[in-house]
Amino acid sequence: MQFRRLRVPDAYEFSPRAFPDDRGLFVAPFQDDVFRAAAGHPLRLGQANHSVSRRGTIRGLHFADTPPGQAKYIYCPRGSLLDVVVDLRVGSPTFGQWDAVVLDSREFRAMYLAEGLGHGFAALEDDTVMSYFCSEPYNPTGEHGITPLDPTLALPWPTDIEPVLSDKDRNAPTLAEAVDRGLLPVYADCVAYYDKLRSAN
Ligand SMILES: Cc1cn([C@H]2C[C@H](O)[C@@H](COP(=O)(O)OP(=O)(O)O[C@H]3O[C@@H](C)C(=O)[C@@H](O)[C@H]3O)O2)c(=O)[nH]c1=O
Repeated sequence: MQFRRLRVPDAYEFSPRAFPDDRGLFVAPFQDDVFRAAAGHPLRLGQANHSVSRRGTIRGLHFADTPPGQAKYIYCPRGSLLDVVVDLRVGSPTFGQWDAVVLDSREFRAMYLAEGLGHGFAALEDDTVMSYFCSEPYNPTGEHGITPLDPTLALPWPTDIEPVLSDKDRNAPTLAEAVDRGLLPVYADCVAYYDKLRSAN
């Protein structure tokens, strides 16, 4: 399995090999040795998540108070989606920068987003499944969002879909409003937390 650093630091893409045969297919979307080589520490597992989305659904952008934040290791076992990571860490040299990767059930690419990064995705097909491992359990009071349609971010959502959003995501603040409200993670806190995770291993 190969890994690649994304344009947003502390986010990675993983490309496992799939083994098709007469019975179907085998693939290992998460592999500990490659993950450690990328992130510099093991993946911690606080919760495993699975969501099903119809075409056009956009979920996000979500992020959690850091530390401890909620890092995510994501893949798509059915359908296809455009996964987007945004640097929401105040003080980051790449603040506001995003990257996007298509995850699907043909190549089984995976993404890792470290704590403090913003995450969202668009389902490109009906019945698209996102499976993801989270470093921490869900903390509803510590999870926040900004609107994925913020024109300042200009995220690369497909133009041929009718966006389907939750009320929560539709009514979420813009990036500028989130800055004003002091909602966003602080880059120095995130980096200190990554260093702590790396030095513990
Ligand atoms: C995420 C989550 C939701 N829920 C509940 C809350 C709510 O009633 C229902 C749906 O929640 P949401 O609308 O927040 O689900 P969703 O919009 O799918 O939220 C997810 O979006 C993507 C982009 C992420 O990055 C995830 O971390 C997560 O925030 O499920 C949990 O009980 N535990 C969880 O871990």
